[in-house]
Amino acid sequence: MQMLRRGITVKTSYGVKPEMSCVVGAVKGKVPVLFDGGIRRGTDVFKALALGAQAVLIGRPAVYGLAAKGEYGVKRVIEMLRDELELTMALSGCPTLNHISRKHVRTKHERPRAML
Ligand SMILES: Cc1cc2nc3c(=O)[nH]c(=O)nc-3n(C[C@H](O)[C@H](O)[C@H](O)COP(=O)(O)O)c2cc1C
Repeated sequence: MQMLRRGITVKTSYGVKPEMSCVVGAVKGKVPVLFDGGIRRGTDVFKALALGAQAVLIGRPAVYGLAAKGEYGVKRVIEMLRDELELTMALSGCPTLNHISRKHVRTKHERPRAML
């Protein structure tokens, strides 16, 4: 976790973690919380936003796009993430980003036993 002058970055190396909602709960909306690390798909963006992040940061996917196709590759990576996020929102009944909420994600412990 990095404390910035105007916000907090929750940084992991392996994807969205439910613990992020603890950080969001602790800051009580006083500063923005950004999620960084392991965002690879639009569903990862959706999960981070559902757990309370105001935004996500991407590192390696942009670098991979750059290495593969230069500027066009970086644009495509961002387009793919956006398309996947929009599809996930549509499938979850969220017409806007503001509709994404904590009720849209379940942690391992919140799963009904019948689904195990
Ligand atoms: C090429 C490159 C340079 C980076 N430089 C820094 C840096 O100077 N300081 C830093 O805190 N993190 C740096 N990072 C880490 C990213 O900010 C980010 O936390 C990390 O890449 C995890 O996100 P990812 O899983 O999307 O790659 C760098 C990452 C990459 C790929």
